[in-house]
Amino acid sequence: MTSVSALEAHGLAKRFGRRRPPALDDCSFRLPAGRICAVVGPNGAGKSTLLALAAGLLRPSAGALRVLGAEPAAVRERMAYVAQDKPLYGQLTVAQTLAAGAELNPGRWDASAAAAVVEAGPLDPKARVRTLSGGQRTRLALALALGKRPELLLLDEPMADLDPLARHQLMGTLMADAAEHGTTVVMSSHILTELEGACDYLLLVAGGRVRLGGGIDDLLAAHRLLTGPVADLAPHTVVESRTTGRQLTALVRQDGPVDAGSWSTAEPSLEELLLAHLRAPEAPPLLTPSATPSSPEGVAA
Ligand SMILES: Nc1ncnc2c1ncn2[C@@H]1O[C@H](COP(=O)(O)OP(=O)(O)OP(=O)(O)O)[C@@H](O)[C@H]1O
Repeated sequence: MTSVSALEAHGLAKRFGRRRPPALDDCSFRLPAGRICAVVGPNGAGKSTLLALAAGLLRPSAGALRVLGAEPAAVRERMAYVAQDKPLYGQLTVAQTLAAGAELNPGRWDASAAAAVVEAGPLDPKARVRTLSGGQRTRLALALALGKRPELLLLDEPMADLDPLARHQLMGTLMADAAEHGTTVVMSSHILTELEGACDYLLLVAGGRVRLGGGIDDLLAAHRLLTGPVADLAPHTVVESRTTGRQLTALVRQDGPVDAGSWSTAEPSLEELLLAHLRAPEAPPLLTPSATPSSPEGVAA
């Protein structure tokens, strides 16, 4: 495996108190640099915890998470993190907030990238942050993040409070910017349509574990939707199966040929893949080769 890792986790765990179940438990995965990665999973799955660990705002309870080949705290300047609550200074104006971004990131600040996000709102440069709506604050937080010209952009449910048009426009800006600069983006979201088309990599987190990890095309290609008569599905790995009368519909990881005479097979859509895994959290996990971390001793940058 030669490509550089943006994230590499080995046995990563995070507990918030001894009596509570771990928010993350024994997570091992890899995210190659330059990918646009969706982090999906049910409420309370551990997505925000994972992003905060990557941002260096939390420390692991066990295991390790390398970010851009280093400890998260050592690479803070090279990444930007937009948290769910978008902390900003309410008494500053939009223009003062951007000026502060420039001052805090000497030598890195990309004023035109930040200005493009703000102007597309448009946000009034003289408006105080405390007077902005939730969606306008999101826009300003994203402008600060892009202005930092990060190698890694961590976004925790970035689009949740944006109207559909603003969401579409900002996603377009983000993706174009990431493609131009080769930025790795890690974005948690519950809005599957927001991810489809924008993301090329996926981490599905459920119950504090990584259930699926890999390039979206590779993950889709590793699964088949089978429809046919009720039958034993061995040797395929069954993620989820449902019977209606004598008809069986199943999402499987194909192992060997499928009897094309009695079964119709199709590649699942991203939504079908995700929904089946969310409905069947006990399905065996799958990491594609690119999402499989190297041995802890051989962690490359
Ligand atoms: N600061 C904290 N103190 C105590 N427990 C926490 C804290 N932060 C998160 N947790 C717990 O860790 C678990 C994972 O939470 P997390 O916020 O990472 O989930 P999530 O996948 O981001 O959820 P959502 O989709 O609802 O945003 C939850 O059970 C949550 O209650």
